[in-house]
Amino acid sequence: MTIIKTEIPFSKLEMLNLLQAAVDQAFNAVLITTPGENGRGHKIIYCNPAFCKMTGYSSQELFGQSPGLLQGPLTDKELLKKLRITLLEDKPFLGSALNYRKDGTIYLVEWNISAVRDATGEIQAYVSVQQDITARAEAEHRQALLARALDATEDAVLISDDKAQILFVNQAFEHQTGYSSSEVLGKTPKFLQSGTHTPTFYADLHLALAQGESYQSTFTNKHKDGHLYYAAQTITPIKDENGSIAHFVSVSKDVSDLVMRTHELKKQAEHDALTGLLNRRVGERKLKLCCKTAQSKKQAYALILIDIDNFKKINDQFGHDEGDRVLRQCAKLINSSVRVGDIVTRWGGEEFLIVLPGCPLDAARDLAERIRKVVASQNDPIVGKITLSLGVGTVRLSENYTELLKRTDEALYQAKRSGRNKVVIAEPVL
Ligand SMILES: Nc1nc2c(ncn2[C@@H]2O[C@H](COP(=O)(O)OP(=O)(O)OP(=O)(O)O)[C@@H](O)[C@H]2O)c(=O)[nH]1
Repeated sequence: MTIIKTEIPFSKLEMLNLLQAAVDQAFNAVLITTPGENGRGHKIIYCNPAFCKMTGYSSQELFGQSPGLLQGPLTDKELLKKLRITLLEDKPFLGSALNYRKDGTIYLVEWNISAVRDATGEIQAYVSVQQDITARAEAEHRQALLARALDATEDAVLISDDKAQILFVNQAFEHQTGYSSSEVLGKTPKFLQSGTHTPTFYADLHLALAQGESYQSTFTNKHKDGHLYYAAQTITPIKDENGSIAHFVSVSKDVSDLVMRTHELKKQAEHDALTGLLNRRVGERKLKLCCKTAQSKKQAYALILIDIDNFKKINDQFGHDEGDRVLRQCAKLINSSVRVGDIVTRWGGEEFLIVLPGCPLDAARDLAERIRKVVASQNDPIVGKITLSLGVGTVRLSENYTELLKRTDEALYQAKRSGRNKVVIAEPVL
């Protein structure tokens, strides 16, 4: 059974000694002064070693002196007045002020001053527990400055812990994403995901960060109002003193305008302005690529070369604008007849090329026939019946795409020569 001792195990003298030792060894600086008169004339009667360490004075130098010894031009006079009034009002005082060490250097000190009374209630002394808070104040000032600087920057800044839980976002982040700081703190940035990135994108991101490297990419993010935007983003892991990743900092810039413009320019550079189909330059590139892939995988591919019949007559009879409309109409019908993965190009004036990766001859011929029929079946309200001539070619073993193109063009020529509105297969097929 445990016996709890309720008696104080020390005599009064022992207790006094213990208190003296406690104050002498206290971490905080302790100063005791005489009560003074009308809040003035206090004299130092005790200071502990922590106080001497803080001020640079020895206790002998301080005994009998006024605490004003530690004050100087930068000490807030108003605060000293407030201190005197507070003590005269019989209240404890808590405040901080700039004080001067023996060597003249300045420090910021926090005071906790209260009266010590005897049994009759008369003030015997004042005890001041003090702490040098210079470093803390500087750190707080630095932190506040950094927060202001981060808020002043135009880039969105997000700081998270190692679990990606958000600890800080700046004003630019709020502006960019539409979310306020209070809505996102403690969450992970998942709410920004647009669902447009592949799992590989995230795998690369996580791998780079886990290896302690920065990851830089253009993210497609989702704004709070639901619209998608592009953010050029750099995520950097921040390590602690032990070398472990403790935080992530993400800095991003909304580059939607730039990305849209680039997309638009790319589209313009790759597509024919009249029909919206790929232009010949891109068509050739894709044909080359298809040929290369087919050769390496030993796969078939086919070409259909299409030419509108008697197009010059349409232009001559109905005007160039009507000719343009017919071109657009044919392009639309051709484009809507092909499968996903087939490549339709405006190959020339009134000529179109379809590249059919992995397509055998029968299927290519059937498609050409379908296209011929669908165009021929239209009776245009202005120009009447429009027909197409089509050449179909399928690649021979180890044949280059230029040779196949030449044979397909000859087939098209045959279709024209044999009366138009026809599909002709390129010969010979081995
Ligand atoms: N409206 C319009 N006409 C174009 C465009 N590009 C080429 N052409 C015209 O298309 C016509 C093609 O004429 P030809 O090569 O003689 O061929 P065709 O009249 O279709 O005769 P066949 O091919 O033998 O059936 C030319 O008059 C070109 O000026 C275009 O973008 N818009």
